[in-house]
Amino acid sequence: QEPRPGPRGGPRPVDTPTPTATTLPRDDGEARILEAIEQARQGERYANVSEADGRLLRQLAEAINAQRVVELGTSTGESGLYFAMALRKTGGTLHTFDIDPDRLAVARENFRKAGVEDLIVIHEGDAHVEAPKLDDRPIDLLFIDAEKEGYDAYLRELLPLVRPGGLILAHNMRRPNPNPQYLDAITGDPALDTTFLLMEGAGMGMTLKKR
Ligand SMILES: C[S@@+](CC[C@H](N)C(=O)[O-])C[C@H]1O[C@@H](n2cnc3c(N)ncnc32)[C@H](O)[C@@H]1O
Repeated sequence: QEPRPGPRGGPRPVDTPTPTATTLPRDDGEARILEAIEQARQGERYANVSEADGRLLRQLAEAINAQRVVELGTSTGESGLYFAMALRKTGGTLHTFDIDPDRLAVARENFRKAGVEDLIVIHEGDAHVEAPKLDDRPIDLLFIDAEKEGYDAYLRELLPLVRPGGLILAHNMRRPNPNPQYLDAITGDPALDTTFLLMEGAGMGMTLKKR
């Protein structure tokens, strides 16, 4: 069969494979965190972010020089380890929330192994109750990755604390099914601007709180 002609009748461009990249450690501290992530990934997984999602979290947190990152859904701490790679450079802190004490015990151990426990404050309990108790210092980056039904409520509860120019990242915008009220909230508000990233995987919503 003849190949179909490309645009303007010329030859069709050949699809090239999607390039891939990985994080190369720049110093011993980063190597130690990457090693802890690698070890955690060998064990049982608890709905943790993929490597690509985790690298995006680190890149965005470091790029905006985040001082305060708030994470809803610590699980065993893999996403927290990616944030830690950024925060050891920005001088910031991660406040991470989870309701499950067993997962938090594993997260604590992972943070200790990575040598980043001083960068992370763990809050145990229902994040709808605990996160609004944070003092009113501005949040540079809010990462929503707890129960999917709660996403829109988390946004209502914490958006006032996100600084203008700050980011709200939301995991699982493709699978499992995203919360429709959350999607409406981040795409229907003129004060926000949203892009969906890494949608070939679980999918990440990146929302800017406009200045
Ligand atoms: C998808 S996992 C988080 C994965 C983690 N961010 C990572 O990538 O390593 C979701 C977590 O949300 C927690 N969770 C569910 N409902 C919660 C609630 N109401 N408050 C706090 N945590 C909750 C669960 O215990 C679970 O560990």
